[in-house]
Amino acid sequence: NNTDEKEAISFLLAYDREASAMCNNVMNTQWDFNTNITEATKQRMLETQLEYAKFQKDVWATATTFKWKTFRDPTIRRQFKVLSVLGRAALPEEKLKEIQQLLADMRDIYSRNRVCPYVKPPKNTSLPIRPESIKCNLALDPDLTRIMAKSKDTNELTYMWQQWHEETGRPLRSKFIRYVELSNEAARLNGFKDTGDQWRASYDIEDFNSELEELWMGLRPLYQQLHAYVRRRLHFQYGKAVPLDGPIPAHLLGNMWAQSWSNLYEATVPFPNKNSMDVTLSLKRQGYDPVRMFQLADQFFVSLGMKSVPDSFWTDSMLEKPLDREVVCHASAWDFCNGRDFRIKQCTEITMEDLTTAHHELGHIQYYMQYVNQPLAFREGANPGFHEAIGDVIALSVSTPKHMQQIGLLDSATDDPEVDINYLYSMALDKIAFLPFGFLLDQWRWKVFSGEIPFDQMNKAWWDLRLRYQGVAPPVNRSEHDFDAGAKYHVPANTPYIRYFVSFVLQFQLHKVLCEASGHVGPLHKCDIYQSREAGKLLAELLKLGSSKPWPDAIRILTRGRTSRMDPGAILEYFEPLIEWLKKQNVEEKAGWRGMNSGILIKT
Ligand SMILES: O=C(CCC(O)(O)[C@H](Cc1ccccc1)NC(=O)c1ccccc1)N[C@@H](Cc1ccccc1)C(=O)O
Ligand SMILES: [Zn+2]
Repeated sequence: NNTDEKEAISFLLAYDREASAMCNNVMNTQWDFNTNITEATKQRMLETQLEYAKFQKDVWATATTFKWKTFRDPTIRRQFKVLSVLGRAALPEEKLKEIQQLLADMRDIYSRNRVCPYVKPPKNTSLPIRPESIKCNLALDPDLTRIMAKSKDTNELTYMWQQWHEETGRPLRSKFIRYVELSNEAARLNGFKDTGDQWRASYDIEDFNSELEELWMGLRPLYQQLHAYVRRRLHFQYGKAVPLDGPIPAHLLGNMWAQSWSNLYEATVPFPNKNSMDVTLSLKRQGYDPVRMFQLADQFFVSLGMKSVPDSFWTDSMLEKPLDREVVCHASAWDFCNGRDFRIKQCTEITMEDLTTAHHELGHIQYYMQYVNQPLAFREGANPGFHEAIGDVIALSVSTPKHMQQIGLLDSATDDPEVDINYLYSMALDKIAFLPFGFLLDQWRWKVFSGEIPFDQMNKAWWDLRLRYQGVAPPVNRSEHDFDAGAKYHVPANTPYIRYFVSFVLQFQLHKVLCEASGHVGPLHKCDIYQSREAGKLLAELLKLGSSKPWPDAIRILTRGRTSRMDPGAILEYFEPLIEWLKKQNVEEKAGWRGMNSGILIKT
């Protein structure tokens, strides 16, 4: 066991060079598969992933010969700590091949799934006939997304919801089960109890679960107020389909997973006679195309004195859904590990929702560009929630009526308390509605990894959690033949999800700190840090760290020592005026729903 720290440093430098080259190779073949799904691009990707795994195994074998825990330099120790976790490459070759094939196949099934359009049954019959001429080629992106957002026909909404959940979830169920077994085997080979244990380790918090539960309990009252108000409005619209003391049917919330309710804005806005917040119309009227939407986001970072994307970003990204091939439409931001190639893949529609996503994705790119000089081992977010928060923080400034008016997407931003409530309400339909979903998805997945949820009770457990935390219920009966969690991208994509719950708390903390740095005075929800070099300097300082410091240190730097933990105070402060208003509206409501505290999970 090598105690030579100088030799260890040259080992790390050699690793950085070689790993960057290998990583670039893998990213290119993964990009080719994600932007052109064929058997050939799938095989090519699997080959390079296998090569990379072999390389990682060699590196791991050498790295673990060093007595790195005794090294003096904390940065060297921290790099070795990262290299000492091998991940999936710890599996024997046959099982490694199997799990990588499963992941590629699940991504393929999810992305290429197509469903049939809803056909209204003719007047006097009940069975919807299926004319042969109808082509069943509706895709989640953009077709089903648009229908779930716009349709007012509850039969069509039920049909599309059921089609997507069954055509996607069912074929994935058996593959997901086998992936869980193999993933847990790899986790145990890395010294973890199971995959959930390995994923939670990224947050380096002793009892992460109880910290999350505490955060949720602090935010649940906000969600209950919004849920009660929206439920009342939907009850007006749909009648007894929406009971006033129960869960809301999941297909009526404007989104396939009921995770964001912003498409309900027009139908439920508190003061409808005030000017609309929905800038989708302006985007279309002003001839915005995807490139211009991303330029808007890039310009915001430049206005802060931060980095602009390289020219290659505009030539090599995929900012629209191509017509001639199958792609993975779910948005993502890519770092090609060579310090200059950064891309986004997004099937961008001209909507406010996709403008927000564009900012979210560019936040990832800005992080990549800021920590470019860190060693490869530290080119991550301070924790995964940080990486998800950056773009959303910028979007908090961009979406203010004042900023929207400044860039010509809103005609006026009058200083009127009712406009204020409308604005806060539109933000709550995204940010507060999301909280329980962001919280529950990995509560479910960690329990599947640990075996607390047996494979033959996955769907019941999913809907217990959806009822308990989100207060939503499926529009039609479910069984264990269904695999409804699999109908959400991140489950077949093996992408952790608690990072978004963490991000939704963190982004308001960041927003508050940057607003103070920009000299903002007044309510937090009116802050726009546009063109503030002070805010930009502070944010860049955070991003340059990558994951080189424990994330509580990053928060301490950001808040100039005020705190080092996730703190829901900022999101509560931001929405305070709305919550007061909602409480008055809900005074006769029974906030909450049957099953809110029950739905106790199956104890095996
Ligand atoms: O999934 C996303 C956006 C995609 C992404 O940017 O988070 C993307 C997801 C992904 C795709 C492929 C492989 C892994 C993860 N993440 C990244 O592109 C990414 C992740 C980590 C570091 C850098 C980039 N948002 C979540 C949650 C969310 C976030 C913000 C607003 C609304 C909703 C969702 O849609 O349910
Ligand atoms: Zn993201």
